[in-house]
Amino acid sequence: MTATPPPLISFRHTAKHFPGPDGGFTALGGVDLHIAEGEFTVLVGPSGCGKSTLLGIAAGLVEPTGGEVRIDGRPVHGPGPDRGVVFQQYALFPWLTVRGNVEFGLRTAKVPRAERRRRAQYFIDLVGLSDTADALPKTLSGGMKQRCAIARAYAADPRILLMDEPFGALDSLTRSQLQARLLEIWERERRTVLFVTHDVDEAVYLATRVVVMAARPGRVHRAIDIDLPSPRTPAVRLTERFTALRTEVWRAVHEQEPRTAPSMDRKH
Ligand SMILES: Nc1ncnc2c1ncn2[C@@H]1O[C@H](COP(=O)(O)OP(=O)(O)OP(=O)(O)O)[C@@H](O)[C@H]1O
Repeated sequence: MTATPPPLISFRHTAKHFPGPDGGFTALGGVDLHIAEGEFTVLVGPSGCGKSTLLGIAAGLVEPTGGEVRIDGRPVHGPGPDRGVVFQQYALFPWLTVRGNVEFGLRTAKVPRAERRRRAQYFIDLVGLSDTADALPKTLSGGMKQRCAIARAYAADPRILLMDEPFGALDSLTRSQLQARLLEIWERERRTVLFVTHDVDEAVYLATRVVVMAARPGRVHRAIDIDLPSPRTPAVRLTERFTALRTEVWRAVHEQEPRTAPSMDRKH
């Protein structure tokens, strides 16, 4: 009998209360979530349910006020090279070229020049930016900037990629192209990914497991395994299984809405 490997990321009763007038606001009421190495976990849920806060806690950018998160058994108390982060508006260094941006983490980690070049080039090629490796960010489209941000995160060789709506600001065609590219990279590299999105279709297409969160306070509502074939191609979206899973996730997101919800966008 083989023993189940311990989870790489473990949220245990993870809570976050933001102090403020009128008692403040409890963004996360106690999240229990365990993520195995190599999984692609996508968090979805109504606006304000704490997806970004949970990701920020895993990144070590937000300190929980209750419970904890452990990476490989060790409690997280700050950012670390084991975790790469990609945000919706990723601030590339404007004075560095694509190559300079992708090499940045390797330079900080004092990786020797030849190895740095080789690793950066590998990920620049993988995200399809070979022709613009010497361009500055201001000359790139939004999709190209995000590809650069993804290459930069991967090149630093983290065990975990934390992505907060990385394609949220892109048009739908660019978005679906980048989803396919990200899946290809994930299939090759098998890094553990924790990804936040509002988009149910994107969640089902990318994930090995979709975690649906509920709000007020933020918590895990349901976890749904995505048993689509691997490797996935964009055509999987046309299958009955994809449609069934998308319906299941959509229902899980919407069944928890209060009937009198004033607006999906309201934060408090
Ligand atoms: N620094 C802060 N101070 C006070 N409240 C905060 C702070 N950061 C987040 N919140 C509140 O915590 C709740 C969760 O926010 P969070 O951004 O994690 O939600 P989300 O699910 O990612 O939302 P969205 O889908 O709209 O991006 C929200 O109600 C938000 O207003």
